[in-house]
Amino acid sequence: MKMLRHDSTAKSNSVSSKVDSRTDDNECLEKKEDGAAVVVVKDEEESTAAAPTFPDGGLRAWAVIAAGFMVQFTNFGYINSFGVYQDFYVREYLTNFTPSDIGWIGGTQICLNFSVGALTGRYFDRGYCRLIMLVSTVIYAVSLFMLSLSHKNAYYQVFLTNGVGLGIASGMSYTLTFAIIGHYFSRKRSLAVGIVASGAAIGAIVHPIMLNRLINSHLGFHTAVRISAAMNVSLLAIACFFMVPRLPPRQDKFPILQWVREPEYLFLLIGSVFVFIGLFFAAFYLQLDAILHGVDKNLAFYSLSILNAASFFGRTIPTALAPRLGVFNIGSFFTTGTGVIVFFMIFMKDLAGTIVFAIFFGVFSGACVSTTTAMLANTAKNPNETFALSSPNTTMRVTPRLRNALPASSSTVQASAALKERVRRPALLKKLAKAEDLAPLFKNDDYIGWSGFTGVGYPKTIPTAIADHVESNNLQDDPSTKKKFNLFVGASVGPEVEDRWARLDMIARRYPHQVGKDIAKGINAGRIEFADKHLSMFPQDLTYGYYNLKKKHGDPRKPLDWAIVEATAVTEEGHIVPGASVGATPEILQSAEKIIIEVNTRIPNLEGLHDINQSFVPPHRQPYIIVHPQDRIGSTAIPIDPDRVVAIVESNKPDNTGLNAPENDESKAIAGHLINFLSNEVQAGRLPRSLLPLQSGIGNVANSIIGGLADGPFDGVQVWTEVLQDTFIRFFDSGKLKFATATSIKFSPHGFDHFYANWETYKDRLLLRSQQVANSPEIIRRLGVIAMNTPLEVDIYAHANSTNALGSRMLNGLGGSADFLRNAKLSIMHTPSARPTKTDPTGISCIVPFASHIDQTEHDLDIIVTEQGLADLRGLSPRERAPVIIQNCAHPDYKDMLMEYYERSLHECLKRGAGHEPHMLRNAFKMHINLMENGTMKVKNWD
Ligand SMILES: CC(=O)SCCNC(=O)CCNC(=O)[C@H](O)C(C)(C)COP(=O)(O)OP(=O)(O)OC[C@H]1O[C@@H](n2cnc3c(N)ncnc32)[C@H](O)[C@@H]1OP(=O)(O)O
Repeated sequence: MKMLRHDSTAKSNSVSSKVDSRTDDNECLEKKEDGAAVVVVKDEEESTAAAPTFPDGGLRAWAVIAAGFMVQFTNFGYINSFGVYQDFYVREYLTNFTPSDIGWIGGTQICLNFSVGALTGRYFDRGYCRLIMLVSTVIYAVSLFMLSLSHKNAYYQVFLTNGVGLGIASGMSYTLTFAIIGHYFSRKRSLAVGIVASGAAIGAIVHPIMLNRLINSHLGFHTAVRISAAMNVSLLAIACFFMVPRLPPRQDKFPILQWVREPEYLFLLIGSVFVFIGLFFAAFYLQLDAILHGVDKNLAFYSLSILNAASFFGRTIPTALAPRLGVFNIGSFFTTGTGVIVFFMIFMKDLAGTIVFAIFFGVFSGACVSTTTAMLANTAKNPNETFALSSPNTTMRVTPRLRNALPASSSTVQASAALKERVRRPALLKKLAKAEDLAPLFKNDDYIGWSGFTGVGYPKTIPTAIADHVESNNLQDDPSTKKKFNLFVGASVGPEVEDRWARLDMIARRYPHQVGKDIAKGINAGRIEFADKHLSMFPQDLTYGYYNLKKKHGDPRKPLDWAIVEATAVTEEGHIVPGASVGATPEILQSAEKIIIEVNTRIPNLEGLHDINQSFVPPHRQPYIIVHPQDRIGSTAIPIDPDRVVAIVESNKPDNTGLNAPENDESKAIAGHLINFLSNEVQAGRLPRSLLPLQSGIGNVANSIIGGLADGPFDGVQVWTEVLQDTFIRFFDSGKLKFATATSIKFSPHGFDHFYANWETYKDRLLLRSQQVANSPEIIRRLGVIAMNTPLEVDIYAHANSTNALGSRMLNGLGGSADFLRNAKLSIMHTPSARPTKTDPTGISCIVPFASHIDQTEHDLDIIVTEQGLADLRGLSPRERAPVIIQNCAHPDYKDMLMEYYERSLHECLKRGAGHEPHMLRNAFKMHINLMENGTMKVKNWD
């Protein structure tokens, strides 16, 4: 495949052709100490071995999860039971010491549990998993057995064993249990993490009951500790056996300085430290406090288990609500709430008070644990810094920022040689990720913008991965996991993504144009909120914030949460070179909080093909100074803020354009009438010999007209349109098309092959612009465009319906038809005179008494043309128009019927002195009703 690349200078079209090869995939990207990306050629075997695929199940993978569960049960679960020890030490074992002295034991233990992981996580990455597990188990065993040998009031013995020893041992293995999941699971990662994390929750319920029962039985403290040590060490030994990493070791950097330079992350981190300092106070002192207040010991022993069980709900429910209510709102509420509730411990004086406090504190503190980590994750600029710990069924539904310890999948994603060539800003290559790892990041109700226009230049890999994620995890079956997104695209995209999202009921709202059976079905069935908007206005309305008025989450200044855009290259500045469409991509990028770029290395680098200008909102809007179709006013790439790019994904999927609707006799006849009309206009001196810039809509009639012009009498023709279809190639090849500009090239696959193969002959005669410019009323009017589009039906006074069959079934949407028809010098609508139904080959008349929905008004249209003939409406009054339209354009099966309608309407209305645009309202939709009831518009009479 040829690589097409223009100079980035405007108007310069120097092309460097280069064979785009994927054979050097055995090169991989490594990061230098200074952060620059360098290419290292690895041998094929090594490169294949490094390519990560995830088993996502199987005996070995689930054994790892079982091992992780056991580790969490014995370490964090056990630490959460320290309140039992605190109570026993204060009242019986360390009686020479204050409760505060004893509190240091638990405090040290928990501090080490969380902090040691920062170190062991790095060594895990370097391949020392089993060694760390082994050492951790030995330290755990020594510490707990030594505790069982400690003496009463020997504070240092208890501190070293229960505080330091157990803390280090737990901390060493805590992080590994999560990190190792990334070696085995991708799609089911959230489930796996949830299972592992639930080990801690269950441990926190089981251990307090067990310890209390044993310590306070005839066995006493030392034997109780030995029994719990025997159980825990056995579980850890089994876990050691199964905790085997799968992926090769990595030597990642630990960019802590970079993180502390991010103020939002830094402040949140500092805040989180304070949260965690206060969080375990109640858990440590609850049991002791209850007993000191006279609560029956046998009941008080359950207080900690109640707290931990309540914490389970606190960890799951608030984080499940976070996508709707906002993680920061929820986080602030529960953090503040925990702080307030802890003061109520002062009033805890009996059993009822203890239980109520345990439940409230459990729920609120559990929510604190999960939302704090989720909030940290939300500050991640790069999803590689996050790791989903989400499961609807288990203890945690968070995405903590475990930056160092977790195998960030991107670092194992290798950039192909083609990608390295396309992405010329090396820093962005560090954000290389896999689509399936990004998929879980998209939350219900997210506002998402895609690049693309008429099935070209849209993102393919990530939308597919999101659909795969939703489908394979059965997310749509359960209202609590269901994902529906608000989707904004310049126009339509390929059915394999848009129709699939619609089939999976993943689209809540869609603007402003679509094409596809399933999405239309969703709209017409009431599942999808769709609003049709002039394509020139959609991007500006997006930047005005009109579409996010109901959005309650995320950055209020950004209408979209995400922009997912396809690029064929990224420049040194990080600017995006689109594919074969521009559409609303500049405004979508401008409007999004987070950007993901799909760099398509299969499609040639189309740098130089585009003329991109940024959008300014009033009162800063500027005129588009374009007086010829070939005028350039912008740059060759879309500027973006590289800091908002959260990931880059390599894609090699083609645009799914399918075949263009073929020309047929009917469309050729329409084209013939139009060419005659245009020739007459030239002869009459109302048009130059080269005509004026042409706009041509979608569908076979439009395609056919352009094909007809290729064989027609006009030379040096220019085109100012939205979409170029296949027959434009013929028009170019005929030598009669001088220059064409559009917002999208929608050739068939065969058409694209021909186009790219002959790029040299086309490149100086073509330009792609944003839809805001391509459809700009200002430019269309200035250039005197000749606009030609297809309606569903036109009425006898020249109101046209482009969108809603029988007044209510949405087809594709208005598209840009009205942008052009309202402002063109010549506004032409072309349609077959009749369409078939199941029972009648001419069952639908496209000329009707009254259009059942109106998109283009009588004030816009100049010419109506069908295969029957052409109606020139310029300068005609409504009463003059009706007979011309009926006689020249209606199908013979309907001519008399329509004339009778018109004449009877005229008669009736003139009689009442209301005859400007005559109608019999009782009969205005009789043909439509007959179609619904009898499958044909042929009515028997007008009585
Ligand atoms: C991206 C852009 O905007 S490019 C700029 C131009 N854009 C536009 O003009 C957008 C609006 N126009 C369009 O979408 C198309 O031109 C259309 C849909 C109006 C016509 O396209 P065609 O390919 O000629 O339509 P087609 O013959 O396939 O008919 C579409 C459906 O509508 C039905 N239909 C067509 N006319 C009528 C009618 N008058 N009454 C009832 N149903 C009708 C057809 O039976 C068919 O039904 P089906 O989907 O169940 O088979």
